[in-house]
Amino acid sequence: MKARVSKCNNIILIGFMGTGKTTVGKLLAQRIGYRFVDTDQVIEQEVGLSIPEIFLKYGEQHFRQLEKQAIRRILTRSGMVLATGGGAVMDPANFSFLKEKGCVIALDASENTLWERLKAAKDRPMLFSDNPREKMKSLLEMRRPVYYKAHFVLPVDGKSPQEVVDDIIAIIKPEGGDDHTE
Ligand SMILES: Nc1ncnc2c1ncn2[C@@H]1O[C@H](COP(=O)(O)OP(=O)(O)O)[C@@H](O)[C@H]1O
Ligand SMILES: O=C(O)C1=C[C@@H](OP(=O)(O)O)[C@@H](O)[C@H](O)C1
Ligand SMILES: [Mg+2]
Repeated sequence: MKARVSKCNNIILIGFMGTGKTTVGKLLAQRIGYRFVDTDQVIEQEVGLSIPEIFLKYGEQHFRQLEKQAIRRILTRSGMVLATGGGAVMDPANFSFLKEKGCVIALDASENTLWERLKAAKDRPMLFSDNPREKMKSLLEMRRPVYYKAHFVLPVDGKSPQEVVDDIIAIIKPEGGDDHTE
């Protein structure tokens, strides 16, 4: 019988923009042989527009509806690493659905780390503002307590993406360490 990769049917990454959900999720999926899915990429393919274009053309509320539908459609299977968008779990129904469907891991980074990663980004419409740094700070203050309701919270400051993957594997592997990724 094949060794179980993990006690988690699905591994679901949540956290603020720039914490590395997309980057780490891809690497993690490769390492453990799970399928990688990113809610933003699914939405972009479905609509045929980039995330900033969707915000511009249809507005945030419409994006949130697409995100909610995408999450429910994606999580009908297991064996998946799912990277969510940073706003997905602000909807409590989304958050409880995700917690039912897999192990929810919040990547957690300091404001300074996030700003270093996001200050040059042109693809985060939630930060389009005269003062993106302030916008980031206030969103982060509002959202962080929600992220902390994940099954696990993983600090990522000062860690490479591969180190974050190692930490996640340590969190999710089955009791007794029966993990065929090593
Ligand atoms: N552990 C890390 N160390 C350094 N840079 C990182 C790390 N994780 C992600 N990044 C960089 O930060 C930016 C945002 O990463 P991304 O994976 O898109 O985050 P998210 O999906 O959470 O918004 C990208 O430029 C990515 O290369
Ligand atoms: O935090 C948010 O509200 C958003 C985060 C983005 O995803 P990342 O967290 O992967 O950047 C993307 O879903 C959209 O721009 C909205
Ligand atoms: Mg992402």
